[in-house]
Amino acid sequence: MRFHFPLYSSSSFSLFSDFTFISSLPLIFSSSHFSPFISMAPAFEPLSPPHQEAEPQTATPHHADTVNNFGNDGQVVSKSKVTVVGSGNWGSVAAKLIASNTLKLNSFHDEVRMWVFEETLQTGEKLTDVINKTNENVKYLPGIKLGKNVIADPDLDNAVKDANMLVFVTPHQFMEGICKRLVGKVRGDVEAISLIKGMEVKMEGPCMISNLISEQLGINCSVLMGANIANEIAVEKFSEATVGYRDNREIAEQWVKLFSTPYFMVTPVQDVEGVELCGTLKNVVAIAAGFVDGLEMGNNTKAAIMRIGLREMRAFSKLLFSSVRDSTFFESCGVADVITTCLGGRNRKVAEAFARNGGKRSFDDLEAEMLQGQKLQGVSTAREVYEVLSHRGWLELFPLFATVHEICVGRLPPSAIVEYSEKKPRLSLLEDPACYQ
Ligand SMILES: NC(=O)C1=CN([C@@H]2O[C@H](COP(=O)(O)OP(=O)(O)OC[C@H]3O[C@@H](n4cnc5c(N)ncnc54)[C@H](O)[C@@H]3O)[C@@H](O)[C@H]2O)C=CC1
Ligand SMILES: O=C(CO)COP(=O)(O)O
Repeated sequence: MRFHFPLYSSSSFSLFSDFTFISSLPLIFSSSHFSPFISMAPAFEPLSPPHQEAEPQTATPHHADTVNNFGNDGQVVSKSKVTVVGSGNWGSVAAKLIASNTLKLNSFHDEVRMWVFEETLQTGEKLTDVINKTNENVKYLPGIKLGKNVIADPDLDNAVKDANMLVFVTPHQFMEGICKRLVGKVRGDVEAISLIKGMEVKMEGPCMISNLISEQLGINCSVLMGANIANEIAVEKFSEATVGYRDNREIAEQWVKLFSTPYFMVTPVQDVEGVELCGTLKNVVAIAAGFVDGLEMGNNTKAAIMRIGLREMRAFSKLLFSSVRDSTFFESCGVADVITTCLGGRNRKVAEAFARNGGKRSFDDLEAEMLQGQKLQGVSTAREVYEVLSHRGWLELFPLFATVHEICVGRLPPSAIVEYSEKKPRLSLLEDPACYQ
């Protein structure tokens, strides 16, 4: 068999072992377009494992506006109020994780608001009403109790208005619209975190979702990514995650504390872009892995795709943001997420079906049939990455990413993922950095 990735085959030349030439490439995309954040961090406590913190509180949800309570010594304790914006498969699990901790930790208000993009179920009932009645997201996470302190709210403005900690977790394509609706609606002292794996491509270049949130709302936004298949975490199987933070370690520790449980181990890393790009780009690799499964290529081929994909992820991330650290790719958000998504994710599953159908059924069709309202991120991310690559003249540097998109849109057959294309990659482009100047 002939492989489609001669750039990487056997040659002693390594595109990614030495980034000096890459960092010399002209970048049109700013590596730092972060607006200084204007918010004050909530009151912090020293980081301690959540399950060791004293005094579990009552499970009764609060509805009062106040965020102050009295601590053991009679002092007023400022409590953080958390709202989860999103209620899909991962959004619901995130709300469950958080709600289990807000009940135990004195520094958080018990209640967790969860904004629900309202829909009417086949029974005629509103999803929000059913969640609040049964404590289950019957559509996106059936069979799992979220915790009685999770309150579903279909009103976005109302859901965010009292929160000083906002957790964004919707499919990435909806975030621009959500941010527009939230301008002027969030508290001045709010901190945000994005669990969203994806990016937008604008005229000025690519924009990570955390950056979209920061810029549109004028707030600081960290990220949480990792090898986190939601259905597994929902039943409390052990996994790890990575919080990416910008420069305030205390804020990162507050997020670690909010999410950590004995079965969900969270590590902070000072590399927002690296962490977020890992989470975003691995979805493109997972589509490639699904093609390989659909073609019944076997484990060696899939492992090759994962390795090549990880190298393209690292190279692409470093081209966009010179601050991205190599070590980030060894965190849960990097190699571990590539592995889990290529083995058990939705992107992989639908891409497998696409290849089995010889590319004759569209991703949209397959997604609607197989995911029942849940959303793929990899196909649109492949398109967004492709736009960046073609705009910058980098297509030949990233044959895996480029091929995935061309297969998704039907320009190449699924088998192209492992075959030579007609067009030979121009190795000279890689070997002579001067080509880029
Ligand atoms: N599900 C998983 O295992 C994991 C997902 N993620 C990431 O988390 C993010 C959210 O994923 P999920 O929670 O799984 O979502 P999902 O894939 O379950 O998507 C369904 C959600 O989208 C909402 N929705 C549909 N149309 C909408 C619209 N027009 N506006 C706003 N919302 C709309 C639905 O109401 C529902 O809440 C994605 O970026 C995903 O990559 C990250 C880790 C694991
Ligand atoms: O991000 C995920 C696991 O970390 C989930 O990936 P999928 O969207 O492909 O299911």
